[in-house]
Amino acid sequence: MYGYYRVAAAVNTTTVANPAKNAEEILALVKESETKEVSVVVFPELTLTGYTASDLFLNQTLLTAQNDALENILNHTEKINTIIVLGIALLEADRLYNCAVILQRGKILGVVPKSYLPNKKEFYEKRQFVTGRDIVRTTTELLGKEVPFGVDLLFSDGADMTFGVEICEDLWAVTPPSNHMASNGANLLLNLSASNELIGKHEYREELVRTQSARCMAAYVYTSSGVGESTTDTVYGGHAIISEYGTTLVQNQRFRMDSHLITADVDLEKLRWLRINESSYSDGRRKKTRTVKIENLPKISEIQREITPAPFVPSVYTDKQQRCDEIVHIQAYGLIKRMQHTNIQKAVIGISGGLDSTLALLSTWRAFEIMGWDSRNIIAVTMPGFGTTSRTKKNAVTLCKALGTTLKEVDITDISLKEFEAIGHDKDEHSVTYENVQARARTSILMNMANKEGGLVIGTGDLSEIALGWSTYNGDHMSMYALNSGIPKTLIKYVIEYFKSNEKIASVIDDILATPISPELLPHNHDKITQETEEIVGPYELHDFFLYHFIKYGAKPRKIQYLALLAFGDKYDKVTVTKWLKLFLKRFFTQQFKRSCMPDGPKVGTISLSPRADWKMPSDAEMNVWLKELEA
Ligand SMILES: Nc1ncnc2c1ncn2[C@@H]1O[C@H](COP(=O)(O)OP(=O)(O)OC[C@H]2O[C@@H]([n+]3cccc(C(=O)O)c3)[C@H](O)[C@@H]2O)[C@@H](O)[C@H]1O
Ligand SMILES: Nc1ncnc2c1ncn2[C@@H]1O[C@H](COP(=O)(O)OP(=O)(O)OP(=O)(O)O)[C@@H](O)[C@H]1O
Ligand SMILES: NC(=O)CC[C@H](N)C(=O)O
Repeated sequence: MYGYYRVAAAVNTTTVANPAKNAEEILALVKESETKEVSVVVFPELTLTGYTASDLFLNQTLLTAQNDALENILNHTEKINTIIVLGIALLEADRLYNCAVILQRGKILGVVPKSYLPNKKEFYEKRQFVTGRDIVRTTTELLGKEVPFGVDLLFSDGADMTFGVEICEDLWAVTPPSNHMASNGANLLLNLSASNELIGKHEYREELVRTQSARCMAAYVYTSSGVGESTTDTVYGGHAIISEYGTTLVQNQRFRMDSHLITADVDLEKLRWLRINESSYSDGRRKKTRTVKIENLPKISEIQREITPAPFVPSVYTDKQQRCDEIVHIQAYGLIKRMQHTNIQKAVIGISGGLDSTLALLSTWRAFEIMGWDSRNIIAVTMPGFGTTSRTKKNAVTLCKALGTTLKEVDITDISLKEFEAIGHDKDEHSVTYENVQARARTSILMNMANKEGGLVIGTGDLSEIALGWSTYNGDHMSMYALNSGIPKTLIKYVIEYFKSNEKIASVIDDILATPISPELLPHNHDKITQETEEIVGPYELHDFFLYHFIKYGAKPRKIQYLALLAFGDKYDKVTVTKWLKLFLKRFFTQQFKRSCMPDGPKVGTISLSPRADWKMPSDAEMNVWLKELEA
């Protein structure tokens, strides 16, 4: 569904050297997987025999019992679409291989041998097994059938899923086989493991899985032998982990005595589109692989994954102080460099009492603080007009004073009235001309004041406004350095809040955060804001959500719509989400001309709309295919 697949890591209770009993546990977990709409379920290394069977692998009886158990599993899974990945010992050309066997609907789809056999300390696999890297045959005979065999096998459903399999130590190698599997298109990597517990080893293991999923731009399903595998000098804990592109989605509690599964819905479509954007992925060396076609994969009826409604805002587990310091430092040092380079000592900012100019001022102030520059060289200009309310003006003034900036006031009412007269515009016609005259008047004042003072005009527009084109062309759209251009509105709020640690400005910040977002370009009503941005363009939290999925993952509008409904729960219904998503798309396409000539500004997160680097889009592109897709 929308490129999501449910995958499972299974930990079965193991009885070493009793394949029939192990098969019973496996079958129970396979049935559970099928009920849970799992596409692929992965079991630990040498699942049927147990990993620690040791020299018993060199005895024919164990292998015969293993193959009987495998046959039993095939007979009981003829109607099961879930792909089952098990560990078996395979006898091929009088050598023994430690393998993964891939099964579906009672058939063997392929066999993948282990490449790197650990032969150190508590591991002595080379005593029984040989590496699969040297095989020359491309098939093997198993249960009387000729089946694909090799480390070069990938398995694909022809849609979004392509998987490759490696076995335990393979992941610990300098160059894991999953590297080339990923380079060849595998976006789901599976690992059957038998990894014993030593103090702290589970943390290293998780890190290995997580970073491999990041390096390979893939989902990684890892599972290791459970407690029942423990024998002689080693203890196993049954660690299962599912990661996706550098994030651990789920891991189990280790040392459980029962057979159990963990599942996660992985977005394999997203991973494919991320790769398209990554030149080092495109340049990755490819090796020859063979692809086994998979059919009839189970489909999930509903995605069971937490979708964050605020993808730009760090999670509650993130250290807010640290994250905000980082954001503000990126802004501040970008500005410092520009001021040093231009040998300009002053910054000029229009302060409205709204969110954006507040953050621009605070980050400029931080830059001056870092450099030990005098904050009086920040020229803060308040420019009341027809819509300015006493609340926003008072907040602007309070903030500027508390920060020790030089505060100037220029009323734009007369200038705007003169401009209306000059262009023949009726002052009572509150059209876009009425609004833009004011916005351009303010920019003109700021630019001219910067010339007079020898300063740089700091732009305040944020990433969400840039995405929507919610600014006046050559008005607030223009500046000498656009300090907030890399920060979306939902994150602007978060960063402003962190400045509350400065007691002098804590209460004014509270009121700025509580003020409705408004350009205050239309006349106020008895000192009340009449123009609320989010009533006109829609909620910024929705637009930021749309922007994130649209730009970062190249997601289709239908998928964005679905994910938004999941993320926001009951807050917005389908009609509302669709209305604002359509508006987002329309504005995003039609407003590219504003982005094409936007000023320099620091890139803060992975998403930026700078036309010089991150987002090159024609200003004249049609949007119909995107809109139609949503209507279909
Ligand atoms: N593809 C294209 N290539 C080149 N030029 C194009 C164009 N499409 C329109 N244009 C031209 O540009 C004009 C439209 O752009 P523009 O003049 O900016 O005007 P427009 O985008 O229509 O208006 C600005 C909007 O931004 C809002 N605003 C302004 C300032 C601050 C904030 C805020 O909340 O922060 C919001 C304001 O309320 C208003 O609705 C058209 O009239 C046309 O002349
Ligand atoms: N009354 C004002 N005095 C001084 N500058 C203003 C005033 N109104 C707008 N500006 C300038 O124009 C920019 C855009 O105006 P706008 O009101 O849309 O943004 P904002 O108030 O900073 O933040 P938000 O968009 O969140 O309301 C402001 O950031 C500010 O630099
Ligand atoms: N089974 C294996 O390949 C075990 C080796 C691996 N390095 C581990 O200890 O987890």
